Amino acid sequence: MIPANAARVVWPELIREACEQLFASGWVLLQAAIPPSLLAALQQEMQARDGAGEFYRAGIGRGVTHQITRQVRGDRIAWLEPDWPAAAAYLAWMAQLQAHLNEAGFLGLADFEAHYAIYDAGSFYRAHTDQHIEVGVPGAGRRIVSTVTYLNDADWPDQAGGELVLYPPDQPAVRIRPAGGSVVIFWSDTIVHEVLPAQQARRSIAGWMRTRGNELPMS
Ligand SMILES: O=C(O)CCC(=O)C(=O)O
Ligand SMILES: [Fe+2]
Repeated sequence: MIPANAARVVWPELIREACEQLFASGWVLLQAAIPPSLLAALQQEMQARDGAGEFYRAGIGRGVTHQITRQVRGDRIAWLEPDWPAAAAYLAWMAQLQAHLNEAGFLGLADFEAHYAIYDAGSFYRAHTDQHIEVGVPGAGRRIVSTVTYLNDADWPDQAGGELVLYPPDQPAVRIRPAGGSVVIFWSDTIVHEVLPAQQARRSIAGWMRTRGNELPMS
């Protein structure tokens, strides 16, 4: 885990450390990593977009009924658009991480897709991995690296639930409080994870770095 004073470390340095930990453990938590001004802009943009009615119930795949989806995940989402100012700043910020991952690990990451997510009180996301192969969608790419940035207050209380639990193979489970400004990065294919029921509104940006085609990265 990279400690809470991380915000004082410049992002490129933080990225280097984060990549090392990701390659070693399959996951990394960066506490208080988002610059406060960017965090505030993202929080405001999310609130405005939600106020404008642009969030909708997340799905889990084609042909799955609404009722089944609700038993798996309860968040409401809005995909980041490059012409939303705070979203654009966030995408630029994450592009630096993606570039470094490509340099350090030859991952061939070509795209980054991300959505704002709101888990209203009582919502959760059952255990899953993030890599699904989109059958019959040529060149759809694969999710390789998952990222989650929390947009809550910095002090998320224990009794508020809503922890992200990671189940890395051959390691004990990891419980992560969704404290505002923290960023979690993990492999999309191997790390099973879940969001425990939140007792209060829980806000985040979930994002995925993808290869362009259906090819797997060199190993
Ligand atoms: O919000 C989180 O902590 C994780 C969300 C997640 O697993 C997903 O959107 O796929
Ligand atoms: Fe996930």
